[in-house]
Amino acid sequence: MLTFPNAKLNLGLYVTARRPDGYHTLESAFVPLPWCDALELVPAPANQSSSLALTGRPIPGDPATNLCLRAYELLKADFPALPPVQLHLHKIVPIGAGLGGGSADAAFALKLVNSEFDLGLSEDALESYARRLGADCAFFIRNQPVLAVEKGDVFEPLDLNLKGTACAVIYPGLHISTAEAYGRITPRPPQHELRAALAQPMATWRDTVSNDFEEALTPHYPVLGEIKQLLYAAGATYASLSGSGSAVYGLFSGHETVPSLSAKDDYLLWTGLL
Ligand SMILES: C[C@@](CO)(OP(=O)(O)O)[C@H](O)COP(=O)(O)OP(=O)(O)OC[C@H]1O[C@@H](n2ccc(N)nc2=O)[C@H](O)[C@@H]1O
Ligand SMILES: Nc1ncnc2c1ncn2[C@@H]1O[C@H](COP(=O)(O)OP(=O)(O)O)[C@@H](O)[C@H]1O
Repeated sequence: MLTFPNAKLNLGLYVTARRPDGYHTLESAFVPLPWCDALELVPAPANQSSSLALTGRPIPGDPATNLCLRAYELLKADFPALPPVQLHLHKIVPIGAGLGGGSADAAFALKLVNSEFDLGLSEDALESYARRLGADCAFFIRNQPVLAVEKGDVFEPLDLNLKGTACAVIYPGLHISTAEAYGRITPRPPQHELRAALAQPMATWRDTVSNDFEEALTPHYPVLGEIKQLLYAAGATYASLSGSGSAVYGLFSGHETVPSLSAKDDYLLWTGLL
């Protein structure tokens, strides 16, 4: 069975408090971004152990700790009769980009195992497993626009339809670890009421929808500000850092395609429709 784990974008992100467990409370809109990896699962012979083949973009860290295998092992602990599996991940979405690529792989691995072996787990149950693998992992179970609160793992419905909006995402090749990014933040109340701001026309978002990581990280990584300016100069209606970076995206309201961009050759560029 083959699936295509997609990335996500954050529309606005406010880090509002530090929690006793060391995590942070946040408020952010998550929307699916159709920039995808490919993840395949094939049952393995019973006498073999589970394995993960990796191709495409290199992933830092020991493959044994890859989130795809950790997702399988989490389910195996509760369903000991699960046969071993051969997983193959072809990595395309950049890592440490604020696009949630690793979390998506983990969530899609949970969904794959559930479907392939008819475990009968509901979406609520899959979300509970996903929360144990990463804060934003549960988003990718239902994979619909939501307002994320608490650790970014509790979701409220959000009436936001960006389907068909032209979008450009630029990744400058800078791996910013999520933990480092949170370490640079001083929590504070939201600058605007996010749900109300997103209900207004996209042209107003430039003044009302912001990402706290952008303010905290841009002084250390000026390239983030340069890319945002490049997107606005190309006609973006709204541009922002996604998550904890370093990918910066632009949304082009009313455009059927993204205008040509003069991004540097060594930047990674994705363009398409949401
Ligand atoms: C910042 C966000 C915004 O959508 O996305 P990314 O930029 O990573 O895509 C998320 O909060 C990232 O969630 P996720 O990447 O799943 O985080 P985890 O793996 O659970 O945690 C990595 C580290 O980030 C910090 N962390 C994460 C989530 C949170 N609400 N508070 C935190 O302080 C902790 O230091 C934690 O050890
Ligand atoms: N399948 C995976 N894809 C990407 N990263 C993974 C994966 N499994 C584990 N990781 C680890 O998760 C870290 C960040 O993952 P990712 O979700 O891509 O970050 P971000 O959301 O900040 O872009 C990486 O440093 C990597 O070591």
